Amino acid sequence: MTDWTDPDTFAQALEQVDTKEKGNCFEDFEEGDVIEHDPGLTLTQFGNEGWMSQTLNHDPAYWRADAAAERGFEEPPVHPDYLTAATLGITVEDLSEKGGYFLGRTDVRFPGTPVYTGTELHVESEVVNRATSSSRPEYGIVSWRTRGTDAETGEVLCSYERTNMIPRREPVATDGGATAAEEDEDDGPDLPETFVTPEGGYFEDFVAALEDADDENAAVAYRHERGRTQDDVTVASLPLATLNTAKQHHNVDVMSDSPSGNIVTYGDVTRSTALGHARSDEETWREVGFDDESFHTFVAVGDTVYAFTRVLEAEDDASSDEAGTVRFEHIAFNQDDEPVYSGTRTAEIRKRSN
Ligand SMILES: C/C(=C\C(=O)SCCNC(=O)CCNC(=O)[C@H](O)C(C)(C)COP(=O)(O)OP(=O)(O)OC[C@H]1O[C@@H](n2cnc3c(N)ncnc32)[C@H](O)[C@@H]1OP(=O)(O)O)C(=O)O
Repeated sequence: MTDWTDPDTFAQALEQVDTKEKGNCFEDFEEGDVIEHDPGLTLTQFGNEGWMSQTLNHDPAYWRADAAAERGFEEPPVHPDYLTAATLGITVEDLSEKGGYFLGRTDVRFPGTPVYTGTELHVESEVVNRATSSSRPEYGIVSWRTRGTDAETGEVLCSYERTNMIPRREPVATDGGATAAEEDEDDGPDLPETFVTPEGGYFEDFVAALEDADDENAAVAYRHERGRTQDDVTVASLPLATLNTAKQHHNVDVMSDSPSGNIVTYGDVTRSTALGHARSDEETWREVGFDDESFHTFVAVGDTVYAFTRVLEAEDDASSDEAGTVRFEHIAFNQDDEPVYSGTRTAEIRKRSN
């Protein structure tokens, strides 16, 4: 009788059987397709606190009832970064499990926030664009508009447009894209002479710093001291906790033969960690939205995520008299000072006077 566990027999069996594949290739997406993501996910206190603690998002309003009440929340709400990551995590099985990389995202908004734990998320995505990659023949580039709604009320809680590199079934001929040398043909960095750091983290501090910078060739820009070295929890556990099945985060065997050569941190973990560092130096009131997010290079176990902030503008037009609106550019960078993520963020920042 055949012993199927005999190593030679088993190796031959593995070679001859079909693999039941997971995920979709570039060719499977058509513009206008709407995909409803199953199974959905209930936003739990455990998931929320796990996410916030590991990404150093320690704003007390998301941890303590008294601090939540003081900020106008009924109870500590679900953190917008966890909500965003969970809304994306659920989609991976249908959209990107085949193995593409998360390149960027824009128009991230939270029309239904605050959201409280116990809310069941229902998520669906529409294919809004698919394009050939001119530099990587084995990939295409697909964008989807995704909406995460409260499964009970239908209210939209989080929405965004995201772009991934998605493997093709068949590579196509490309023009090879622009070479790095061609792209670098500029006149070098064009930075201001002076960098202004706000004195504190209140709205008035950002306004004052922008006024100071306005008088000279200056920018309001600074780095945050904290760093977070990536480990098994941030690279594999946090994405799995959002039902993100991307092999990039948990299958070292497959990823050894990929552009990154290793498992990499979920983009939402990198970005939330950098935002956590930035928020630790400000008095956040509410998150409004994020735009023009890009993931520039891989982050892997052992890499350390730091953050840099540039303050772009400040307006006294927030939803509450207690705060003003500030637009930031945040750049996450690694231990070699390479940018790994960048994006703009609009947030309401508490006023000192109240
Ligand atoms: C979720 C989830 C997965 C993840 O979270 S993966 C972790 C987060 N993402 C990353 O770590 C990726 C970091 N990026 C890179 O390492 C490089 O961008 C990459 C993927 C190696 C590609 O590098 P290349 O140097 O080959 O090329 P480019 O960066 O210039 O980009 C390739 C093409 O994509 C176009 N593109 C880039 N960013 C965007 C964007 N934000 N929106 C639209 N298109 C973008 C770029 O123009 C290039 O196009 P070509 O036609 O010139 O090829 C999950 O599974 O979902």
